[in-house]
Order: sequence, then structure tokens, then C-alpha cells
Amino acid sequence: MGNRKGCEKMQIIITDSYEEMSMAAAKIAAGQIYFKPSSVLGLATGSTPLLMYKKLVEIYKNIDIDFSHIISFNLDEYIGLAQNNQQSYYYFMQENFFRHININIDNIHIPNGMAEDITKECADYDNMIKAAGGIDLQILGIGQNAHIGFNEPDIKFEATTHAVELDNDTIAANARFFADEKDVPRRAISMGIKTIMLAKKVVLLANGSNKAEAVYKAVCGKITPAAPASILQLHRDVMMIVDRKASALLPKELCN
Ligand SMILES: O=P(O)(O)OC[C@H]1O[C@](O)(CO)[C@@H](O)[C@@H]1O
Repeated sequence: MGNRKGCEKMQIIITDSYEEMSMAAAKIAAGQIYFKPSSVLGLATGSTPLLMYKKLVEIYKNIDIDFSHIISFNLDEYIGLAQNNQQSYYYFMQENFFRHININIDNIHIPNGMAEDITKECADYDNMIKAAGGIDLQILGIGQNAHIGFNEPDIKFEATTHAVELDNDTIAANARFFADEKDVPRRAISMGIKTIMLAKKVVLLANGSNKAEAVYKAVCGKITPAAPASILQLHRDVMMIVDRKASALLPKELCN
């Protein structure tokens, strides 16, 4: 593993494996929580951060990290899935992370995809993030079309938390978690790009060759709503932790 400065001030860490990527991210999260136990974390779902959560739980057990004052805000949730639906992101977070640590359930925030008034739910979500003092550390995955959260291509960069229509590509990519592609919800609530960009630190994870193009667009591409992750080039403290396959299209001088 090695550190390289990316385009502009983006920090790029390229790892040899998914496991190494996950451990590197888990250590950063653990350090944040250990030294600021009242941290506000922005958390991601999807398959990418799964092993990071597992590693973070291992570190938690080893050095007795205290999560009881941590406040968490997840990036997104499907509209129409209840918390106890196994495909909901609420369920994902409980199963893969929250039930293994001593986080206070009252401090967990995930958009409510069953809210009667989705517009109000979104506005309330942003207000809660503000009231918590903003996000200290935001973990991100990236979609094959360079979406972050559920901010699909051609999103407005100034959007805060809002309801989104999912792209056909995203629906197809996420169908693997559902019995049938037609079961994948077509809408979701997502933190907006502005919400994400206001986080003090952003760590984006990507692994596998199917993410190489998206990683290239995020790091070196033109800053454009057509590739939502490209806006991260304007963030003052962003770290990309990517495995070798996901880094394949990056310029050689960025790769160790
Ligand atoms: O990690 P995965 O499963 O490849 O998903 C990538 C991205 O897609 C989403 O799951 C939404 O489709 C994001 O939350 C995630 O960052």
C-alpha cells in the first residue's frame, strides 16, 4: 500500500486488495471515533463498505472504542421500504454494523423511506445534521456511473437531502440484493451533493474493475453533474481509498 497525491489536493491510497482497502478505511474511522468520541459520522451502504464495518467492529473490540456518543447519519434509503425490510438500508446498517457496537439507537439517523411527507423528511434530515454540528467524517462508496449517495448523473450540485429517481443502471446494479429486478424501488431519499460536500472530511472507497471508470471520473475527470463524484475535486479534505483494479485508469504517476 502507498500514498500518492492525486489531482489537485485529493489524497489517493491504492491498496492491493479489498481487504487492505477495508482495513485502511476502518483505521481512519476508528481514529476519528477514538479521539473524538462525540464525532458525527456520515455512513454508506452497498457492498463496498461491508468489510470496513467488519474491521471496525474488530478494532472496537480490541481497543474498546466507545460509540455511545457517536451520532450517525446515513447517506440514503429507498422510498417505500420499512426498517424491517431486509433490503432497507436501515436493516443493512443494523445487521452489518450497529448491532455489533455500543452506539445509542437514538443517535442513529437514516432517512425514513416510509415518511408520509417526503419533502419534510428531507428538510428535517438536513436540519438534524446541522443541529449535530455537521458531519466530521463522511464515508462514501461510488456507483458505476459515478453516483455518490443516490445522487445520479445530472443531479444539481447544490441539492441538499432530497427524493431521487434511480437510474436504470443503478436499479440493475442493485437488483442483486433483491429477488427480482422489479422489486428494486425506483425512488430513494438521498443526502444531496451539498450535504456531502459540507462534511469536514470525506473518505471514498472503491474496489473492482467495474469501478475504474467512475474512479477516474471522480479523480481526474471534468467537474460535471454528469459524473456526480467529480465534485469531490472541490472538497478540501477528501481521501480516495481504492484497490488496484479500481485504480486501473488513473494516471501512472498516481499509482504505486
Ligand atoms: O458498493 P456498491 O454496492 O457497489 O454500491 C455503490 C454505490 O451504490 C449505492 O449502493 C447506491 O446505489 C451507494 O450507496 C453506493 O455508494
